[in-house]
Parts: sequence; C-alpha cells; structure tokens
Amino acid sequence: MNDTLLSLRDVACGYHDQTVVHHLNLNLRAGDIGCLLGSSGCGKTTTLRAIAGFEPVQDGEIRLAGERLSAAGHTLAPEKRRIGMVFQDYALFPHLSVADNVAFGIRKHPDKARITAELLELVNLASLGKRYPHELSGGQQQRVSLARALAPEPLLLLLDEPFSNLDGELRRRLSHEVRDILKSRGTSAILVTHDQEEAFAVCDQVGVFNQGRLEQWDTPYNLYHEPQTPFVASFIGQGYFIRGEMQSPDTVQTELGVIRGNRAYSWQSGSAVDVLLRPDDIVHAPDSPLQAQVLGKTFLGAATLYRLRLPTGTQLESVFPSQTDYAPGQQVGIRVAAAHLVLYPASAAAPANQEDGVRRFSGAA
Ligand SMILES: Nc1ncnc2c1ncn2[C@@H]1O[C@H](COP(=O)(O)OP(=O)(O)OP(=O)(O)O)[C@@H](O)[C@H]1O
Repeated sequence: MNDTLLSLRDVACGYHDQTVVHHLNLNLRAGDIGCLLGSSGCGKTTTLRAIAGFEPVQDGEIRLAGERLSAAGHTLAPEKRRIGMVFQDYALFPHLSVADNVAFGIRKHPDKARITAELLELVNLASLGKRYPHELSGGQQQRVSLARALAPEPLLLLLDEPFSNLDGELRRRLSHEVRDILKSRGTSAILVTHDQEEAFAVCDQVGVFNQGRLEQWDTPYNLYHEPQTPFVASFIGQGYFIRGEMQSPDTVQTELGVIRGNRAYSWQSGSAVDVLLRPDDIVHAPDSPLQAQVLGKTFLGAATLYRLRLPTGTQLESVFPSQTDYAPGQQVGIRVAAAHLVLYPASAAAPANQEDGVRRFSGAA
C-alpha cells in the first residue's frame, strides 16, 4: 500500500541469542496511531525498542517511509531514524527548564524559540516554560515530554506506556488529549500499553500480542466483532464460549437454541464448533422460555453483570440493565441477541474451563 509509513516484515527480535518476538508483520498508515497491546512480558517493549533502533532485529526488516531501518546485520542508529520517543517515566532533564527541555532536540534550529513557544501552547503549558521538571505534576511532565518529542518533527512517535504513572481520571483525560494533539499535527505514532480501554480510546489500529506473537493487527471494532483467534476473542472485551453444531453456513445449533449470524462459514453441517458469546449477546427477556439460574452478579453502575447457569450446567455471563435486581438462586428469562456469529473449530480453539466456571480461552501452552 502506498500510504504505508511504517512496515514490519516478518520481524524477529529479542536479546542476545534469545528470540522474544517472532514473525511480526504490520503496516501503519501515515497519520494513524497504532497500538501494541498485550499482557506483561509478551514482547511489546522489545518490539518498540527494535523500531526505535535500540535493539537489532534478528530476522525480517523494518522500513519507515520506504527506508530500510533494520534488517539482520543492519541497524540504522536511533538518532538517524527521525523517530521520537515518549517514556513511561517522562525522562526529562532535571537541570533544564521546561522550555529548554522542549527545545533540546532543536538546539541549533534558528527558529527554536518560536517552535518551543508553539509547542508549549499546544500542550497547554504556555505559562510554565521557566519552571523545572520537579515543579510540575506527573501529567504536566508527560506533556513536556510529548512537546520535546514533537519538536524535531519526527516521522513517527513511539510512546511506551506513557500514562501508566498517572491515575484514573487524569490518565483518561491526558490520553484523549494526546490523541487530539497527534491528530491535529498529523503525527503517526505507536503506543505500547496493556490497558485495553486506553488502546481503544487513543488508537486507530491495535495489535494484540500473545507470548511474542502478534495475533491480530486491526481496528478496535474488528478486534471486538471479528476476532481472528480464540485468544483475541477472549482477550478483547469479555468473551466466553459455548459448544455448538453447524446447521448451515450461517446457523449453529446450541443449547441456547439456534443462533443465526450475518456471516457464512464453510465447515460442513454437523461440525462441532465453539461459539463466541459476549455478555451483551445475552439479554434479559423476562417472558422467554429460556431460563437460567443466577449464580452471582457484579454491579457496574449503568448495568449489572450476571453470572448465569443453564439447566445443562453451562455457565454464561450477561449484562442486564442496572434496574434489574435478581438474587443468586433466582431463575431469569434470557434471549440470545448476537448478530456477529463468531465461530472456531471446536478442537482447534481449545477453550478451557476457568475457576469461575465460564469457558474462556486458555493461553497456556
Ligand atoms: N534486556 C533484556 N535482556 C533479556 N531479556 C529481556 C530484556 N528485556 C526484556 N526481556 C525479556 O523479554 C520478554 C519480553 O519483554 P518486554 O519488555 O518486551 O515485554 P512487555 O510486553 O513490554 O512487558 P511489560 O508490559 O511488562 O513491559 C520478557 O520475557 C523479558 O523478560
């Protein structure tokens, strides 16, 4: 594709002779914000460091704007890549003022005063240029760090868990603000996070890592509604599986009745499949003949998550409006409302029973 800015082709990287990330492929379009999402130790930071040029690649290649940055035996130095970095711990120079921190990467630029002032304005710190980092809050320090990274006009910005030292509301607010700032300048970026909500709020494309492998690189919508693997299905949002049997390409027979979706599968009728369900696929239907017993519930504010058991013993999760108030042990009527029918072959998917009794995918090797 001709608007691809960053491309990773079959990249393997790691430390010494150990490979941490395998066969990684992704394309980031110019102006897009991508995300590397996954649980601790899955290889997100290692990938980011390889893109930055801090680690060599063992196989494959990394290209930025058509230029080959990394391949086996070739690593262009980080400072020659036109890539900016924002770190989790801000990494500001403590002995430099806010303005001097921002100007650091453009010290020799004739227009550095104007550019610095504009960037401080952009990140809402126009009045704090003379302060020192220790005189700022965490959120303000991260804005300085962002302004400093943007000053040399990088082709690509890398953000390594930039909000994880901040809490709750500030974290949410700053992440939205950073997206707006990057979009307003058309800056392309890759963000590393293990926080799904943050990935979805900030990024256009999200890559889900599982033990050193990128399982899917896609839009948040597709990851949720069209997960390509059982791992992604379980990892993104809340998902669980029930057994089913194919009846026709878009219809599956389950113990919840016949479920018909909006896409066709080529498996033979009669094949055993695992059907992905999400808590919002099972809805409260007081008059429904399909009944389940309440096992437990979690009040979420606007809604309540119920854990339910069918007469066969299968356990489900369902989100009911928060006005409903059933006690454990009570019977409730439910109905399936799943337009996106997501199926996996029963044997290959290998979902596992977890302690709470709901069948999710087990990532264990
Ligand atoms: N400098 C290093 N030398 C050797 N192994 C390392 C080094 N840094 C990381 N690793 C290993 O590489 C694997 C992936 O680590 P990485 O930091 O990329 O994970 P991550 O997904 O970013 O995790 P986290 O969210 O915890 O930061 C881990 O098993 C880790 O122990």
